Amino acid sequence: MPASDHSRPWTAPTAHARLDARVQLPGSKSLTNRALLLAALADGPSTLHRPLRSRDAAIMIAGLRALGADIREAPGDGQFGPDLVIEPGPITGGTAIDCGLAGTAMRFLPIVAALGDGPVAFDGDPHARERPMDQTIAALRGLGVEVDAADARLPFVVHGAGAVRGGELTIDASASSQFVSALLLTAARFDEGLTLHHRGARLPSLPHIEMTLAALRQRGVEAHATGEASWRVEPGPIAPLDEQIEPDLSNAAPFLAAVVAVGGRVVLDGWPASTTQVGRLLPELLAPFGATSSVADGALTVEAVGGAIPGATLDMHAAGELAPTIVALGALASAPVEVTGIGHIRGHETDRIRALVDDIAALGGTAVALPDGIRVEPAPLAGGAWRAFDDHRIATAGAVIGLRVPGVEVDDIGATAKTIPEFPELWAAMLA
Ligand SMILES: O=C(O)C1=C[C@@H](OP(=O)(O)O)[C@@H](O)[C@H](O)C1
Ligand SMILES: C=C(OP(=O)(O)O)C(=O)O
Repeated sequence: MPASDHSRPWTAPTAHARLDARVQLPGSKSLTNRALLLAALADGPSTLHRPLRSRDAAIMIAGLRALGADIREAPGDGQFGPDLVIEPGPITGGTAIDCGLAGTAMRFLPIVAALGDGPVAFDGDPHARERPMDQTIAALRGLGVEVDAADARLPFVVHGAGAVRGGELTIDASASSQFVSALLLTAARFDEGLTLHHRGARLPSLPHIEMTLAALRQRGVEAHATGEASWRVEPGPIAPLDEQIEPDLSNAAPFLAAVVAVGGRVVLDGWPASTTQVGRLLPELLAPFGATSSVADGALTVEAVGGAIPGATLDMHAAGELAPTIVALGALASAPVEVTGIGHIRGHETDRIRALVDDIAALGGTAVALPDGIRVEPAPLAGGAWRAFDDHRIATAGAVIGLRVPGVEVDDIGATAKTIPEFPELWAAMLA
């Protein structure tokens, strides 16, 4: 799946009535891409039910196929497309992988490639070449794997030698939890497993690391935290697993934020009784803005009265991928909204802090970049251009603001193809 074309500006629909909608969302990116990778490393075939079908998932599938896995479609329950059956094969080199803009692919797949028996060339979209990759390259070298890299970013070539010994390694995951998850995901296939330590200024997105550990344990791998920033994965087989992928709770963020923006209620089907997804924090993140949430019969209901949106100060270091949505609410709020703990989102699909500051300014608002976050001041907004910068979450942040501000023109709603290609249709259905 190519990057979206940039030829389709999208006028964000304005809400004319309080919401009363039921929403079903496609599968989780983070769960789908972990399940695909672990299935490709397992010792038997796995089936994924309701996997995400999006650009990031397609990139992971293509990458794993290039490394030797057989991945094919099988009839599913029809709601969000076919199931996927993954037959692992020996990891092969002598190939090239296009990571697009998928952080999971560019951080996870090079570690898998190290198990292979030849060179694997990695590259991605132009902006992918700006995303932090230094810890992937340093970790591989620290594990004795040769990497050809002009600097500490894409593109680079991993020269697998057929096996990785593993042992003990220290990295600095301040820029992304994905550096940790990547190593843990493949470590059961290292001869000695891996004891991994993080030493650095901060550790973002800890829930995603916990998701990684849980995904490993579900497949019979001994994997656990040994301290606040240390983990151990024992060497051993990875069991195949038939797994139903949960809906993407991070992509629930704009739909639930819409309730705060407009008032009314949204019922989100498929809310898991327990989950490792960081989107489980949405009820508490939206509460300061006046949203109340309840769970019944496997669905989350979020309700709000609408009207003035209060200000809030939130530390979102654990949930940086939800920050653009919260900042969008901040742009609509009647008092300042400050989100901190998210300096690392400057290295996401785009520099998200800069993108939000610039986009909010283009609508007449005021947002200020902080060293590790962003502060939005109350201001009347007017319609105008909202640039997506190839970033699904910046695109959907524009949609949230457009609910209350007529004439917000998202330049590239196709950016949502990264994790939720159905976004424009699902958004329209919520408002219908
Ligand atoms: O492991 C994962 O699936 C992810 C980890 C997080 O990355 P960062 O720690 O780089 O924020 C998150 O933001 C990203 O969307 C998905
Ligand atoms: C940061 C994100 O993606 P990626 O997996 O590309 O890092 C995201 O989805 O918000």
